Amino acid sequence: MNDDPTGTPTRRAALKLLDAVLRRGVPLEAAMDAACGELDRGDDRAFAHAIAAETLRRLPDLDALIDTATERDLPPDAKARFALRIALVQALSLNTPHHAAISTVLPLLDGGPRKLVHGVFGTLMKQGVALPDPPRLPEAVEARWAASWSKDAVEAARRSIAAPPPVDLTLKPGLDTAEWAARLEGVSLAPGHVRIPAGRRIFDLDGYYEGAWWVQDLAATLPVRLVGEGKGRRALDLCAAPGGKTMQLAAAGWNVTAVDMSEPRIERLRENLERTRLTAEVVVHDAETFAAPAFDAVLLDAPCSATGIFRRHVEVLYRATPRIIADMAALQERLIDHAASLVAPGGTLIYAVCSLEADEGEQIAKGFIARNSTDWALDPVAADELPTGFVPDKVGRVRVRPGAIAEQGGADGFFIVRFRRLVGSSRVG
Ligand SMILES: C[S@@+](CC[C@H](N)C(=O)[O-])C[C@H]1O[C@@H](n2cnc3c(N)ncnc32)[C@H](O)[C@@H]1O
Repeated sequence: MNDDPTGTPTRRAALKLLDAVLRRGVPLEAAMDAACGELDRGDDRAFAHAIAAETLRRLPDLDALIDTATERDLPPDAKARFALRIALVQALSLNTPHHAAISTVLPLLDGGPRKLVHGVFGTLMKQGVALPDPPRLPEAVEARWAASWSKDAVEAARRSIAAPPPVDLTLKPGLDTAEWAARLEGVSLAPGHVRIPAGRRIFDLDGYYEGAWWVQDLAATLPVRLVGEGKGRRALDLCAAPGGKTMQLAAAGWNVTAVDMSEPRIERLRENLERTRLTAEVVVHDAETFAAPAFDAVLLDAPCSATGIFRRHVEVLYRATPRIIADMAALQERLIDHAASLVAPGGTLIYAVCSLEADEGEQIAKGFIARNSTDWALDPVAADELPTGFVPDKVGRVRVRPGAIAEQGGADGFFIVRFRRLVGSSRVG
């Protein structure tokens, strides 16, 4: 290891990160500690992360280039393909000089693969290849989204990963939106919202330590915008951590119970409440079995494939296999039925997912009403309940697709539906 040329340990860490994400389905951030154990310096770790993240963003385009220059098919999980992706992404997207891009990667390989990688890289560099703009998404995702949404949505999704997305902040209530937009040098697209350009250091921004705002994509604020003012009534935030929606509910005057089964994520929720000086009862529990007296409103922000956040975490597009989507949909179906059993007659149930898969959104909503039509009704969302640029679908559900508010910097993919429990309904669960 000590004989490694300078820069090779960083590339080895990048390779480990890609292996964890693509072969083992581990989220990129979660893979960092294990993959970067050899790296002492923060900037080396940051560079390993940057190489891996950029490789993931460019994977279909990098693989297409590799395939044009190899005579025999290189399996997707071959180490030589991983090494080539890392060398190419540096040369073509990260401005690493060509000789450094390849010389730091070759020590990761032995024998035949080393020759192959050297040869393919040299051929492509001689050809003066470039990566296309905008990047392509994985073929299976493009096919699925074209079928569910449209070819235009796929094109918009490609464009939305061409550059890092802006960052949205939700302001604590009582703060003047225009004043804070100016203080943070951002723009506001809705009351209580400020959008700032990508790349600013969050902890350094005005108001962070005072808890004046929290980071939350504008699309992620929509579910709570549709619950209305709490006026001291009781709301349950089911699957609540790290607490973006819990804070919104508390800020809107709800008496909130926040439930999540993940201890580390609940810890972040507690820290967020402390920083913003907002309050909620916090419970670590499995949402499938959580029991309490019925609530006026229940928000289920269900665990999902998370394909809606692909602009920031492009690896979700590789992790969200059809199997994962089907498993998530089965869990969501159980969770929505249990969440419904915790709503008082006349009360509201909001179901939300940051997924761009109809099986986790529209199909869950349809199935819920089909199973519960005597006790529950869809409560259609009106256009004027949503910030400018977002529109309900024709039955009053909210589907935020790629391309929504594109001119203003876009939004995460989301699905939100609101149901009302009929007064006089007696069925529980
Ligand atoms: C989409 S995230 C929630 C985001 C959160 N609502 C917010 O706005 O910050 C889904 C959450 O569901 C939690 N979760 C997954 N399965 C669960 C279960 N069976 N019971 C409780 N929480 C669960 C995860 O720990 C994760 O925090």
